[in-house]
Amino acid sequence: MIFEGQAVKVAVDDAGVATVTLDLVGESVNKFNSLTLNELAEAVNVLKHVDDLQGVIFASAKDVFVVGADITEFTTWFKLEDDDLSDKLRHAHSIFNDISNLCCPTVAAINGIALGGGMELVLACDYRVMADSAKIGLPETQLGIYPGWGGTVRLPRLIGADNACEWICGGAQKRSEDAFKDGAVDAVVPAAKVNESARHLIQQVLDGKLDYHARRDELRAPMVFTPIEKMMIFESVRGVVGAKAGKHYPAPMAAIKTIEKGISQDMEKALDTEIKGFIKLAKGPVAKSLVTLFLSDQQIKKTASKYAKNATPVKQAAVLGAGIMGGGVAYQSASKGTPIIMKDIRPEALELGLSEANKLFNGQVERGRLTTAKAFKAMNAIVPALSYGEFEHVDLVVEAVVENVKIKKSVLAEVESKIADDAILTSNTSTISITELAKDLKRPENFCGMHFFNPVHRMPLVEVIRGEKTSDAAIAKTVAYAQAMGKTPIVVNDCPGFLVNRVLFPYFAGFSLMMQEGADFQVVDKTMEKFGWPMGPAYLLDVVGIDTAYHADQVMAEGFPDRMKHEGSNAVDRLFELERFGQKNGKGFYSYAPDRKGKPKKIFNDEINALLAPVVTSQSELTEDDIVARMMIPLCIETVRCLEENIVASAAEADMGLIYGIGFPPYLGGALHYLDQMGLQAFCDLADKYSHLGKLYEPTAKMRDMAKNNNTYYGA
Ligand SMILES: NC(=O)c1ccc[n+]([C@@H]2O[C@H](COP(=O)([O-])OP(=O)(O)OC[C@H]3O[C@@H](n4cnc5c(N)ncnc54)[C@H](O)[C@@H]3O)[C@@H](O)[C@H]2O)c1
Repeated sequence: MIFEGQAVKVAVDDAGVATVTLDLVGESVNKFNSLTLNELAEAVNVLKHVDDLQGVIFASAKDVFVVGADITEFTTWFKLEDDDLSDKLRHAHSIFNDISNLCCPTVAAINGIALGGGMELVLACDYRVMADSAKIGLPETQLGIYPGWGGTVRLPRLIGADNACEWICGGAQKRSEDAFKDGAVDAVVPAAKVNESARHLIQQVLDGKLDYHARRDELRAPMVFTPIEKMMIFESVRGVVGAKAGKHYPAPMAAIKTIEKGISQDMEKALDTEIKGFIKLAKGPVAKSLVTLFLSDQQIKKTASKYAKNATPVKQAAVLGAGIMGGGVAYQSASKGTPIIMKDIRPEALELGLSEANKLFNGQVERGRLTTAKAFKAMNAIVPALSYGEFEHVDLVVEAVVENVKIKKSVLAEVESKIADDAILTSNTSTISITELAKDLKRPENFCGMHFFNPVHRMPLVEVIRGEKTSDAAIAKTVAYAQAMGKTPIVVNDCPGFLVNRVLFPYFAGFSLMMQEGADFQVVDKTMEKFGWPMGPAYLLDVVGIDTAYHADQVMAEGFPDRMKHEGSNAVDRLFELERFGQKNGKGFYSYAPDRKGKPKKIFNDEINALLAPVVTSQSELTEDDIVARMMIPLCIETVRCLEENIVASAAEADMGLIYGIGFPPYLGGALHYLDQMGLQAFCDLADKYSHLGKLYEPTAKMRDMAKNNNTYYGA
């Protein structure tokens, strides 16, 4: 051993071939934290002074190669002054440059995942051997930045500018066959053969069969394009990427600009270009939001695992109701391997639930994600039922019948008498208090909320709601089941609407108030979509269901009369009265007709304005800024209330709940992160401009205190 650190070790064999092994102590994966980077620098320095070195292999002792830079260190990095951040990046560049300048051939033996900084190390080597099971890529744009350790310079030189733009802007993890096809790796072998194959490549160089000098020269030189070629490549890439990324996510377009400039520069200048663009992104608000979200996601997953630690897994589940939600729960459970009984009182509902699940399984087969045999097995794991026959063997039940307190209470009491004493009973209610629903149960300790989002197979969030009498064991089992279904559970305390709907309904209330002032809902939708929401509020209400929203609104008004009760009839009440229930019956704010694929397509129909006319009580001129403020202020204040009242335990959980549950724009990082970035004082000043609209627009006393003291929800 010629170097032995805590993350990097170097040994040289009798033939003079060194192996640099990455093996970060105390961690299950290798990542480029400061320790690893510094040790790699030392190791390379040692290698520079080895006499008669014949070749160097970069390998990993773990299942992964390197998962990337240590994102927990990003926040500190991004806070550095520009010059200091530039020095840090230059330091990393100097290490990778040293590797690519070593006096002998170098090979990366990619046994497992190599992403971000790990991929940039791979790119600094002369050759790359990849395990057939491994994946490689540069996912930095997903965090609002782009590769900063030479990736934007080396990748285009290796695989061509157009491919590199696709790899970097898309941020995908590439499978070995795609990586080989694009020329990113020289060989693909089984994982167990990666090191041996890397050694073989070095032997080929030593035998004069491969010329690594020629390869280095080629990859260092500026790339040669005619202006027309360059224009054709970059104009088309810009068109595709720009349309996909949208104006709120600047990193992909910045990456294209850097690549375009860098390919015509020599290596040193191109690396400088990369640094300049990187600093601009790293210092911007979007990188801050997206990095915070990444860290929050890790935090909530860890928290969930703690909750579920002592739970025995759910082996057999059941769902009551085969409607939109019940059918979705059954599909998701079966597709992730937990068999489930789906009970309804109407045979036609069961048929519909099964056929919807079947459609989803077929889609998976068509996309090559599932074999026909596996889809068939999963489909058979959904057992339709009209009676409680097998319920005594069930570990957990999800109740997903209509949103009506009386019906829910009676169904819950009935099913409780059919299941084992230790079975867990949960409700997928959207708004009704769990403590209230538990009132007539014999074992309220075994009952909690398990709130899925629509469509269940797509939306990552499950709110697990703790009622007054819910036991830790019930929470543990429900969290474990949500995880087994591939979902991200967040445990919240009980109140009407819990976290997500409690925050969503004030947002809808903001919309209804504007409708009363004569706003055009199409303009409001377009404005909010431009602001970053996946759909505007009118369209969202149609998707949720006007009837569902109407009933939920009543529960919310009863729970929080001081701010959620409204006088007179609003737009949702009016549509409910007209039985325009939204997408489900083809008419709501918009009308719906099936498109070529049979999915409901939204159509604007003039008649709606006349139908909504009775709810308009005044006429206001609303600018885009007014619309955004009037929608966002009530949502943000209600999120703060949920945190202040301990409905949700942390800012990270609140923000992730909104992002995973209702598609809050990720570039803003969630409601509380948005408040931090705007500054609480600026937010309170803005809210005060709209104080005439009522209590939903009134910041809490604690918010004002925090604003005075310059406090934030995420700390410094
Ligand atoms: N639709 C959404 O977007 C959404 C999102 C989250 C939560 N939820 C909640 O999920 C629940 C179900 O909503 P949905 O949209 O699936 O409703 P839905 O009307 O599509 O389905 C309800 C189903 O329950 C069945 N049912 C009624 N009484 C029953 C009983 N005693 N036993 C078994 N089945 C019975 C009905 O036949 C129907 O098939 C509600 O509490 C709702 O608030 C809905």
